[in-house]
This record gives sequence, C-alpha cells and structure tokens, in this order.
Amino acid sequence: MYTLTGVTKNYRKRRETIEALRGVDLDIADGEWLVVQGRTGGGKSTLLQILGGLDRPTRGTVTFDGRDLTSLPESTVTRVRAASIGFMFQAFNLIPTLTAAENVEAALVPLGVKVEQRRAQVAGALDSVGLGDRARHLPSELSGGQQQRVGIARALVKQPKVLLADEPTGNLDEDTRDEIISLLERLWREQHLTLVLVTHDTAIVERAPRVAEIRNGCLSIRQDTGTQPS
Ligand SMILES: Nc1ncnc2c1ncn2[C@@H]1O[C@H](COP(=O)(O)OP(=O)(O)OP(=O)(O)O)[C@@H](O)[C@H]1O
Repeated sequence: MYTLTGVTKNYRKRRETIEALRGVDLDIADGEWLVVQGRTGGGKSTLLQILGGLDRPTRGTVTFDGRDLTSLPESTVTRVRAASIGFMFQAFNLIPTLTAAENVEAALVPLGVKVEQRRAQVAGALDSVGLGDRARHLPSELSGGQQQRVGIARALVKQPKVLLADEPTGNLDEDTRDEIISLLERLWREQHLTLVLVTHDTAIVERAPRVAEIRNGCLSIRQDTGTQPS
C-alpha cells in the first residue's frame, strides 16, 4: 500500500528551519492497522498529512499503490485522495449547517456519483455506524460519539482503501471512546481497510497489531504482532 523512503519534512519559520520528519522509512501493507504515537510536536500529524497527499515531503518518496505521490501533479494527487483516502479528525470537522446525511453525502460529490446512488451509499454508511435513524439530525443535535460516527461514515462512504485518523477519540469520554474503537476495529476487519491512526490513547495502542513511535521526527516500530484482519 505505502512505501516511504527517506521522508524528510522541513518547515521554514522566519530564519529557522524546523525538521518535522527526518528520513522516515516505512512500509504499510494492504489491510494493516498501524498506530502512530509519540510526544507532542514529534511529527505525527505531519506524517499523516504526507500519507494523505495533503502535503509533500521536502525530500524522499511516498509510494501509494505503486504510484509516487511526490512526483504526481497536484490535480492527480487530489483525485487519488478523493477516491482512495478517507480522513477522520479529533474535532469531527462536520459542517454544522448540514444534516448527518448531507455531511456524509458531501464526500461523494467530488467523485461525480449520481444522486440516487449517493443516497443509497449514504444510507448504507449511516446504517453501518448505527445511525440510520439520525440521518436528518444536525451535528448540534447529536452526541460527541454520534458526531464521530458520522465522521466515520463520511470517511468510509466512498469505500476508500485507507483511513487516516488523527486522534479520533481525543474529544470523547472513556465509554464513548471504547465504542468508537470497537466500531473502527469492526469496519477495519469487514471492509479490509488499511487503517493508520495517530493517537495518545493507550486503549487503542493496546489493541493495535502494529505500533510506530515518532520522536523528534524519527520513526521506529515499537510493536508488531503481524496480525492481519481475518
Ligand atoms: N505549518 C507549519 N509551519 C511550521 N512548523 C510546523 C508546521 N506544522 C508543524 N510544524 C512543526 O513541526 C513539528 C511537528 O509537528 P506535528 O504537528 O507533526 O507534531 P505532532 O506529533 O502531530 O504533535 P501533536 O501531538 O501536538 O499534534 C512541530 O515542531 C511543529 O511545531
């Protein structure tokens, strides 16, 4: 799925250069569940942005499904991202004026999916996260856990190959957090997703088959049980 070779990312801030990633080498297999952890400022979000094609490394290559994202034109990367990569965020990032169904549907619009098929896919995605009866609710009419379920449905409605999640349980209480992790684990198995999850949450780290740690921009694998979805 992914091969990262010598990925370095520098940010310029006035005269200073911040080395957010320093020569990261990493393979992520199809259907793998990888957790990335590490102290604040270590480079986790930068890595996720590069995996998602939202940013480009200063040096190094990022191969996704055999294509080098670092050398493709921006318009092609945008197409790859829209079709194959789903994102989840700590703050849910739902559009407050749209209903749950409309928020999920928004992920299909750039793909040119016809209205009727869109509606059917949205209904299926909301059902799969247990929110079939909340389709017409606005985000403000949903609990935090329900909003994150909408976030999952929005990320997965287009049936992406990979789901990239940045602290997806960071805004949730303990019980809700466990529900969301179990839901993600079920969808990962059922949909043969590749899941890359940035988190400080020890409950997620304990359940993940493979755990990487980033310190000062350097990545190392801390745990690898070799478990794949059954
Ligand atoms: N756009 C930017 N411009 C300048 N520096 C940046 C930018 N984005 C990130 N950085 C710096 O790069 C380093 C890595 O940041 P990153 O957000 O990847 O860390 P993180 O591990 O995700 O941190 P956190 O756990 O706090 O979210 C930090 O030192 C940060 O200040």
